[in-house]
Amino acid sequence: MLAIKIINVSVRDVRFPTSLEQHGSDAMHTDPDYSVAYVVLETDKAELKGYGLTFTVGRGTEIVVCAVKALSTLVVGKTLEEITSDFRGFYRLLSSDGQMRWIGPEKGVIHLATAAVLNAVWDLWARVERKPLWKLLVDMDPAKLISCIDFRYLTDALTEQEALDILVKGKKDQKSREEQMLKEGYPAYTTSCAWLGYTDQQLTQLCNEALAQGWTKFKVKVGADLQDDIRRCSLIRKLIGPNNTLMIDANQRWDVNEAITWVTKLAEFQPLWIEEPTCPDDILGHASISKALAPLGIGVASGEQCHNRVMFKQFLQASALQFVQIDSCRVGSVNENLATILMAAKFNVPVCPHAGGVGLCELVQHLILFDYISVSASLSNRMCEFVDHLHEHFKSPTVIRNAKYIPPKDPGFSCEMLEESVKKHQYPEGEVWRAIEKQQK
Ligand SMILES: C[C@H](O)[C@@H](O)CC(=O)C(=O)O
Ligand SMILES: [Mg+2]
Repeated sequence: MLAIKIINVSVRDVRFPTSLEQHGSDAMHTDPDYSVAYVVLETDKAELKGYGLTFTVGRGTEIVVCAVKALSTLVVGKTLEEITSDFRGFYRLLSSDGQMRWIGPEKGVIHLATAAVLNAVWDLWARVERKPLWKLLVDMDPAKLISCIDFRYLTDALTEQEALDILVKGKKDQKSREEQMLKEGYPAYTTSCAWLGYTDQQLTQLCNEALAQGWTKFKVKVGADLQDDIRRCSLIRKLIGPNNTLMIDANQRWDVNEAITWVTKLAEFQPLWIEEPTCPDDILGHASISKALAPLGIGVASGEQCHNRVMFKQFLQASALQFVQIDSCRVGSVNENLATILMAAKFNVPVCPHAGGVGLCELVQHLILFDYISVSASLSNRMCEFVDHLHEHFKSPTVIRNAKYIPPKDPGFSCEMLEESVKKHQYPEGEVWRAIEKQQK
């Protein structure tokens, strides 16, 4: 079955007009239209396809689509066997192409495109093995998993042998953790109640609904106006009570000292973490913020815009974050996220993935299940983000029960979209966008 050949890569620009209702708004992205570059790998077995995507926002999507087209020449003609027998080599082929790497390397648009393509390859592999991706990873021999990771630039922090040792150790009691996940699910928190553009009335209503559904951990957007933040954090803390968990997210709005002063003023609301307090590239800045906020019991979380494994390495080496927020589409897919998960395990820092957007929850649930079952074996200070938007457009949408992700059962990486949804939301020709254009005229 692995002999199947990829004969075509199609990519489409699919956008959802979420900005109309301020869903997803934060201190830096005030009008996000949640979007994806949606990739389908066609194979020489007509019934077998690989589906992948990367999350983007609005107008940026067409640039990512262009980058996927550029990468597709490296993929067409390859068999799944060729790719998976040397996945590290294939990762390098995509990320280190002699001409295209100049516009990265391993960062920005080209890396988002790499994520979309590799996500589709992993989806195809899991479908061929007739397993959901998390199960493919959990069942995989540790040495094979290691062979998928590019350790270049990492070995001063994590060697292949150390990574292998972590995975071998993770095999102990793996079966019982898998059974626990299938029965109980993986703990989640919600960001859906408190986007920055929501009114206090909306926030109150959504928060009460979430509490009634069993949610106990909530994230609120901050960073644009201190008095607004104090009012909103006070409101949400009153609604959820002293024992539930609150996190705050500034989406890179502040300078380093400003972040420390601002968050100190919000400390009375007892946030567990401040997320993306400053520029996502400023590792030493995050370290200063972490040091200053530690006495207040507030950690720093980051990762949704962390370019690659090398930056995660430095964040960990510099004790610059206390929560690692892997993202299934920002970096080079499962291959690179495996490296980050293993580094986080070595540095003993919890992984709490970024999700939301379009499809990010569907994808990242597989990675966090793998982290718990095969690597960290711990739920302490760990949870996965959940955002309740746009799941209806997926063939195998996330299942949440009692504020927990229930492990997906369908084969693949859960990123196949409904063709009807793709057609309707394709930009600019889909009927949803044509109707908006007509209204605006
Ligand atoms: C623009 C996105 O909605 C962003 O605000 C998401 C985010 O920061 C998060 O979910 O965390
Ligand atoms: Mg965030």
